[in-house]
Amino acid sequence: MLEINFTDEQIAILEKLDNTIDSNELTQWLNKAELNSDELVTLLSASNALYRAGKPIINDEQYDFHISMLRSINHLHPYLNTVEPEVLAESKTVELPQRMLSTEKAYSIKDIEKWLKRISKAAQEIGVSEQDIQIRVTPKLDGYAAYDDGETLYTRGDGFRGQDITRAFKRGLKVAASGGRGLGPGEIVIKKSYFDEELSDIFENSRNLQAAIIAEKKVDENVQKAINEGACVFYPFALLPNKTIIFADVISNFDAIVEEIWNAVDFDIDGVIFETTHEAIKEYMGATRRNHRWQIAFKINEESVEVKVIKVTPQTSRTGRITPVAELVPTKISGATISRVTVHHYNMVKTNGVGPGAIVQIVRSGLVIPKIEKVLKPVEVALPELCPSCQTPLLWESDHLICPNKTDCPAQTENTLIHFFKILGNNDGFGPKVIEKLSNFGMKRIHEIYSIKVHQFVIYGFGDKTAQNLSDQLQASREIEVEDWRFLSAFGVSRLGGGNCEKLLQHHTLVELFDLSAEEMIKIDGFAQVSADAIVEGLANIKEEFFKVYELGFNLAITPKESENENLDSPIAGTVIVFTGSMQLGSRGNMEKQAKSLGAKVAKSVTGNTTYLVTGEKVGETKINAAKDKGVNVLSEQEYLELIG
Ligand SMILES: NC(=O)c1ccc[n+]([C@@H]2O[C@H](COP(=O)([O-])OP(=O)(O)OC[C@H]3O[C@@H](n4cnc5c(N)ncnc54)[C@H](O)[C@@H]3O)[C@@H](O)[C@H]2O)c1
Ligand SMILES: [Zn+2]
Repeated sequence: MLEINFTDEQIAILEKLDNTIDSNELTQWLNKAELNSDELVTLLSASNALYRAGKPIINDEQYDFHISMLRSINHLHPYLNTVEPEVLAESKTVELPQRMLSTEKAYSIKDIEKWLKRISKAAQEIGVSEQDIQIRVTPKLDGYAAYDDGETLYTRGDGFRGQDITRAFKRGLKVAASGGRGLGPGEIVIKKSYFDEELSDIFENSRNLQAAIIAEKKVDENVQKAINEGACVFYPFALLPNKTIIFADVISNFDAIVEEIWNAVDFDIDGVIFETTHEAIKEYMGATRRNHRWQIAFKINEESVEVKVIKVTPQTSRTGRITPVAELVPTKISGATISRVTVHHYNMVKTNGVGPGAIVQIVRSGLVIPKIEKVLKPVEVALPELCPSCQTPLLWESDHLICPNKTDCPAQTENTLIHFFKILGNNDGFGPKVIEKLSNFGMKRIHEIYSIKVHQFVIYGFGDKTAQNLSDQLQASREIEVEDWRFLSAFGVSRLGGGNCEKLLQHHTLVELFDLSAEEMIKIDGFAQVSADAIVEGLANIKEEFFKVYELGFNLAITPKESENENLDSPIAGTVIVFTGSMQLGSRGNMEKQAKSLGAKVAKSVTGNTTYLVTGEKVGETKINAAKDKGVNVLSEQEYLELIG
């Protein structure tokens, strides 16, 4: 059984993608032998979104495996004919000067041999002799793909149209272009040695930093420092160290070539690219919608190492669970040095003997967070008795040790505050550092933060400008609309992530929920006794604080009631709608909101349950036909607007 513990951040990303995607369902699917194409596509889209955000749940091999499953069910499936989007496709796109595609993957030398055969066959067909074919080998950078035509810097987008991110080169960020401007395709990357030394304590991996550079005008000060110091650059593929060899030598020297190129740059890489340089062959072989046929990426799977545990440090999380963190003798794996890894829970520490001196096997593949695969040499362990943050005696709750001091444990109150502002998501500034500072001045509750005045922020050591900004942000967080389910989930009650909050709010108002009994809750589809009991208890625990915050007046968008939806006098009530392409008559986000308020369910990918596919501009024929095949009504934006009147 593949266990995935979704973090709050991952759940928030899933919800942004499609709030009908459920993390429990994803875990089940990953463990099911057979999935239908709808399930596969949902799984793939969700994994892709998490991967692009730097928080992958599965490794590349698993992802590619599910791709191959989808291919075996329906090799014409539209998902296989697109390049997985790198950035959320909300903003405007522009045509790319040149197509930027994904790559075909090879996981074994056999796959490479097959690819070489195809090259050789193509060569034969156009009368090129094998001796004249050369193969160029380069490291496959694992950054963020972009294209620089000298004037504009583009994201890869869907491979045909990308986003203009030229501002990354300009005032503000000022990312340097290695080797100068106008060198074509490349990637935004961060030097590995720099990341390990300067950033690895702050960030899990470099992908989310690269994503921030692409998506935001202003980045974290540590990232800006990396840019200023030239550690974070746009690196064109044309300048990559490479090896160009004759066709016949690829297989005979394979391991040596891969090793040399794999270690040729000080950037994260996730493979080695093989491509023919013969222009006539390239032209003849061409490309699918997804990848060039004359190019292939060789990837290596999971790496594992044996490491000695120095000690296991307890850390108190937001919910009071004590997370065991194993501090390790620093060891290199997949190009990164790891010095700590979290263990699932203290029962695992106890039963598997993870303590000082234990030898564990760690695996890591690509950017997936390293994990303990096996305990090779267990030791006797002494379990912590007191909460490391508040010294309250710990209790067992199933597999976990927990700190029962919900109201005053500094670790719990601090993490709860951080969680609140992060999930609310309509404000900036209340990140871990600021919250830590405020906690040190005794702030424990959300409503207390809201009572801080500008001059008090100054007293707490913030500069005049920051103090004003923090105060403005608090104001903004109440003024900018946020869904009521998101607001509730920001309080961080266990089992009340966004998905469950929305389900509950489809039946009851926010205020009513606090008077709901477990019996009433289990009448709602999706709530079993155990979770209902936990939710009722969790709500009772936050009730007082919740209303103090609620009464501050937030701009909440009310979740439509399911019963209203059914009876709702709207032509789309009860239907399932997918919006795709770039919308011309309004932003996609607004259209989705409107559809929801008219009682429709909005989904991200077309399935057998979809009622309407509403298409903006630039939607491929294949996508439309696939939807029609499933019996989905395909509407243009105009037709849709007429439908809803
Ligand atoms: N683990 C996950 O959950 C997950 C999710 C989505 C995708 N993925 C991985 O990503 C792959 C698809 O992603 P993708 O399409 O972004 O990337 P890709 O692996 O197909 O690679 C294509 C990209 O490689 C880049 N590249 C880097 N170095 C290069 C070089 N030397 N020469 C030419 N191109 C070079 C190009 O920018 C190109 O856009 C999947 O097959 C999977 O392995 C994993
Ligand atoms: Zn505690």
